[in-house]
Amino acid sequence: MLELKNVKKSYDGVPVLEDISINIEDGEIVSILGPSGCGKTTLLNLILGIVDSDGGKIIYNDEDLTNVPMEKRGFNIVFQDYALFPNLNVYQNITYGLRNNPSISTEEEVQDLIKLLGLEEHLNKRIGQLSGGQKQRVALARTMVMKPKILLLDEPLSALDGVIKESIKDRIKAIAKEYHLTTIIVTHDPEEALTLSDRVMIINEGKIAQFAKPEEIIKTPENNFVQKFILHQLEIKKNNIFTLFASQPQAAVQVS
Ligand SMILES: Nc1ncnc2c1ncn2[C@@H]1O[C@H](COP(=O)(O)OP(=O)(O)OP(=O)(O)O)[C@@H](O)[C@H]1O
Repeated sequence: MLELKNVKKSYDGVPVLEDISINIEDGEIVSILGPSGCGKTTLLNLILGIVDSDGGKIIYNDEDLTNVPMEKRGFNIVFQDYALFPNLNVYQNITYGLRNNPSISTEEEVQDLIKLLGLEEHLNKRIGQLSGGQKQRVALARTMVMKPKILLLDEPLSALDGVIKESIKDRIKAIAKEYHLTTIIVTHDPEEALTLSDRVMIINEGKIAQFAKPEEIIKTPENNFVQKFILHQLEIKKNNIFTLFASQPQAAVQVS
């Protein structure tokens, strides 16, 4: 279990995160959701260990990691821009981290991941020959071969279009389930957060506005912010789609 206890962070005296306390269970998918500038990436970076907190504790399986450097925490992140190596092919990118640590994953485990992520036919391609969704899957595979204790994803779907987005969502869920891997995802999109995660942490002005299961957030928003920022956006989307479908002849809707 990952525990954050009263975690705080300020930049130049301006508080960005105030008194964040949460527990995340092993194998859970949790999204950190909130408007631009609310502190989502800062929280992800605090967990990863590339940003130091100004107070509070970060504990993983009863071990206090607050002052443990990033490389010793055993967590791993997929950045928004994927950060792949353009001069290497897909297979070399996936196995890059194993060059100095070959015992972390066997070739069979690497092949299992390649299969799970549907990358078999792309292994000899250069990164420049891949679509955004394919790059995202390579970035996921490259991180997963290192067997992180926690997988952190920064806006993993924001650069992807509709159909690809749904397929990457399914693959993230499959990985979390298959490897019983705690997965923490930053997103600004309520639909993405609520359809992808076991629980969603909604942040507003550096504080947790609500941390609950998607169905609880929909049924019982805890405050005005959740109601307005999250549910209102979803309601508009839902109504737009209903209106669109209601104006189509039934047969045409079924065919599509
Ligand atoms: N290194 C830094 N130095 C000073 N201020 C920073 C630094 N990093 C972030 N901030 C500020 O902290 C606040 C939170 O930033 P953060 O990137 O965590 O927000 P976010 O919710 O991830 O935003 P977005 O969705 O736009 O990426 C912002 O006001 C930002 O300007």
